[in-house]
Amino acid sequence: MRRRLEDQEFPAGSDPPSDLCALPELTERALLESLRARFRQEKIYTYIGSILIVINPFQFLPIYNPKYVKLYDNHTLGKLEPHIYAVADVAYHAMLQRRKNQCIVISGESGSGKTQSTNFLIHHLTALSQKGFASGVEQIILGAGPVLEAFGNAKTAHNNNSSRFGKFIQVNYQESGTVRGAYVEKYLLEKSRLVYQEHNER
Ligand SMILES: Nc1ncnc2c1ncn2[C@@H]1O[C@H](COP(=O)(O)OP(=O)(O)OP(=O)(O)O)[C@@H](O)[C@H]1O
Repeated sequence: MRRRLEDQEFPAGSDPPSDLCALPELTERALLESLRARFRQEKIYTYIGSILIVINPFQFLPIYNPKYVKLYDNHTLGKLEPHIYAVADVAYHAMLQRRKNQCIVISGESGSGKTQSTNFLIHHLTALSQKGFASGVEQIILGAGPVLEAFGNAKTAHNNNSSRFGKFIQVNYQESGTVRGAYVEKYLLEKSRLVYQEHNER
């Protein structure tokens, strides 16, 4: 079996599955090989069932424009290439259909792209609700970010603009599905940074 997996390294040109549940073997090696092969093709998003894995590309990719907002509007998860917009879309439509609150948890190590992913999610959630593109509400919600960052972000060894606090963002909708506003709650601010930082931090 081990031999088979070693042979299975994805050569350039072959396509690993977009949902890792489709792998014949769910070993750490097979998972990492698949993610690496997809990343080489600039596919930073991969599903494991309904979980979305993101690998930070540290470069701009042209996959967040209005064309993509439209593409991922009201589709079934897994029908299209994995994308952060797909996750936002599923949550939005599940909320409308089931009339129940939806929750998306974003986690990862420092510098992995959590803040950036949050911004993409909010962008898509508000764009869906406006049935168009960027709206005033989106700008107001995203505009709160830099203000909070001015108080709670700092340079660390892993990230020049690292959030030193957690955020719980609640986006509120009217029954029609239009965004009404948002509420941001901060938690676990790293207060110790005020009096002590490592030599390459601030
Ligand atoms: N999808 C993406 N496309 C392009 N660049 C990205 C993407 N996600 C993250 N980045 C880059 O990685 C940097 C770090 O990302 P971000 O600040 O979102 O990480 P984080 O997980 O919130 O970090 P921390 O936990 O330290 O706050 C960003 O400033 C951006 O340059």
